[in-house]
Amino acid sequence: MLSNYIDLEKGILENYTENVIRRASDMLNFYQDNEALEKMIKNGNPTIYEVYAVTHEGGGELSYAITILHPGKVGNEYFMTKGHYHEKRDRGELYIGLKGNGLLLMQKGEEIRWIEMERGKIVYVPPYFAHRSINTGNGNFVFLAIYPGDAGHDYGSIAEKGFAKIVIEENGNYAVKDNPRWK
Ligand SMILES: O=P(O)(O)OC[C@H]1O[C@H](O)[C@H](O)[C@@H](O)[C@@H]1O
Ligand SMILES: [Fe+2]
Repeated sequence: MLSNYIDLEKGILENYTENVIRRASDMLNFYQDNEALEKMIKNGNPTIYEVYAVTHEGGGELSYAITILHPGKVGNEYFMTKGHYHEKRDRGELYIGLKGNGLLLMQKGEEIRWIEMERGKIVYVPPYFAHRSINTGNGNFVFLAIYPGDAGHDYGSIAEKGFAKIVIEENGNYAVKDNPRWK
């Protein structure tokens, strides 16, 4: 498919080839406060985020995805994506903010960075960096990501240890803190 449309107001991608809905129950152990997560699962198991992608899996090809990250918190930790490394570690990615406010957390070994995202902002995720998005706003945080078709998703080490930093709400603002479970 050579062309497509996205509804920029709602963040809805037409003609997607793959989609994933991640609910609270798909995020077990990703947040600090497991009790708060369990409670949330019992009280309706809300959607944390939705991904709509057009994929082209060959080397040299490009895939793209819209992520709609809903607003909310588990305990004091903002809703976030699982986060991943690329299976092929030397593949980068481009993120373009479409709606709402968030952070893009990137980590390579001990090196960790976070960049604020908003509509119109472009962020480059260089090769070798794991990446996770966090919704620090009150509405949906929507972004477009473009990545090599053969990049692949590696969730393993992030699912086990998380990132070195967590993003929590503190006095009405976001704060980036050391992850007590790191290492
Ligand atoms: O895959 P997650 O870490 O849950 O992140 C959600 C999604 O974010 C971006 O849209 C990436 O381009 C997708 O490849 C990824 O699936
Ligand atoms: Fe990625």
